[in-house]
Amino acid sequence: MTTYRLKGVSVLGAAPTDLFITDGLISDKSASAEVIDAAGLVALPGLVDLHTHLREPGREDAETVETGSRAAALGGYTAVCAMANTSPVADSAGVVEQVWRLGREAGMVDVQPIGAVTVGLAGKQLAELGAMATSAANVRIFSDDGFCVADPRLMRRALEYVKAFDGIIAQHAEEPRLTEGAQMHEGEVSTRLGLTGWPAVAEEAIIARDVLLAEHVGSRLHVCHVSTAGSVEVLRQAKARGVRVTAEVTPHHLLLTDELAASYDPVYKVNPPLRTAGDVAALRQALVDGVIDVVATDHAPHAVEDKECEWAYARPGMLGLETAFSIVLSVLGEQWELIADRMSRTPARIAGLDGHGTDLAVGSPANLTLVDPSARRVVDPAELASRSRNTPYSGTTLPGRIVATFLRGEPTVLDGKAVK
Ligand SMILES: NC(=O)N[C@@H](CC(=O)O)C(=O)O
Repeated sequence: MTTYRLKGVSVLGAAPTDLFITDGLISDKSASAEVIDAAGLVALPGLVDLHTHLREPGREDAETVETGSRAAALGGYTAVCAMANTSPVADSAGVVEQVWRLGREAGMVDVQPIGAVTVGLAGKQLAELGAMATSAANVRIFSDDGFCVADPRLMRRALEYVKAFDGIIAQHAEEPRLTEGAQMHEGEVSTRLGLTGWPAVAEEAIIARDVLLAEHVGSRLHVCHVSTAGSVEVLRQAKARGVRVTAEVTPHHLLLTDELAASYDPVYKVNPPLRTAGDVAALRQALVDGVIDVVATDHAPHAVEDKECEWAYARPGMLGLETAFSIVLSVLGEQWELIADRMSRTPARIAGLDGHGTDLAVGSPANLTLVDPSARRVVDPAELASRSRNTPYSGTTLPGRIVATFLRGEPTVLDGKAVK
């Protein structure tokens, strides 16, 4: 194993120092080392994404575990949690083990599979949660993401079931009866455009119900992609009462608004939909306050034919892994402790990913990323490592650049390029 010396690096914004990486661990000195000039660069614990769609098995034309892993490493990630809405659905030990194994073979980030809550994401019958938990993939988070576990009795049973091993149900909060035919956020813009709206209350009603269920059962709930100011208030109250609930926000919900739908460009179609400027402000504040615990990408690659079509027919979702850090940097500024907490430490803790989200102290596993906060880049979809191109930031100049990423002491990205 090569030993590295990160010369003049700033650890989480502290004064420049030299950091060594030896035998997969962070150390304070070494006899001989390959020197990486890290002057002006900031070291952060490797980013951890609780919400990535890798599309394999089933839609390898949109993304594979390998292409998604490369995109993740280039985005500064060392671990991603892979959502279960693949084809076949990751609702059995066999499929979660396949995804886990593909992640190991790709070897660029730790791929931690999420298991489905219900068989085929159909919302009728609990999946084999126990078999997935005891499989080689060691599943701890379960989600029907893409669909809501709408049946309250099933949601209660799922929360009860995972309590035995301190598992988590990650809910896609969307009351389906309130969003039938929905195309975008319900509000002024949807009225003007004549598009069927997805009302904020469809999210807020499910979160309100689920925090009560989680409180009743004493189990862990995680709320995916929170998108409204009202949801933030429900979560704030639940947390104040001590409910075991955590929540995520996506980079796009921290930046973009429903006004973009007026372009009818399906790249802005996403679920939950882009909301209002007031919602964006509330989400930013909640992320700073800690009412929202983490930033998760909801990286949702889609093939060209599923995106470059009429708005109504386009699939919802946008890429996230390769731009998330820049978006968060533009939203939070150089608040390194906060960024490390919301993008690495807390997601690693929620997912139980040992060795990730460390404080980069001597002896910690060397899972880290080096970022250049002063760099600027223009997003060119053709240059992305993802197999898909559906980024909403095409042609946009974004701050910050991922210069290097290390997974257990081995570089996955050097000089801004994937090592393999
Ligand atoms: N977030 C999205 O807009 N899309 C997700 C699933 C979903 O939540 O609809 C996808 O899998 O594409």
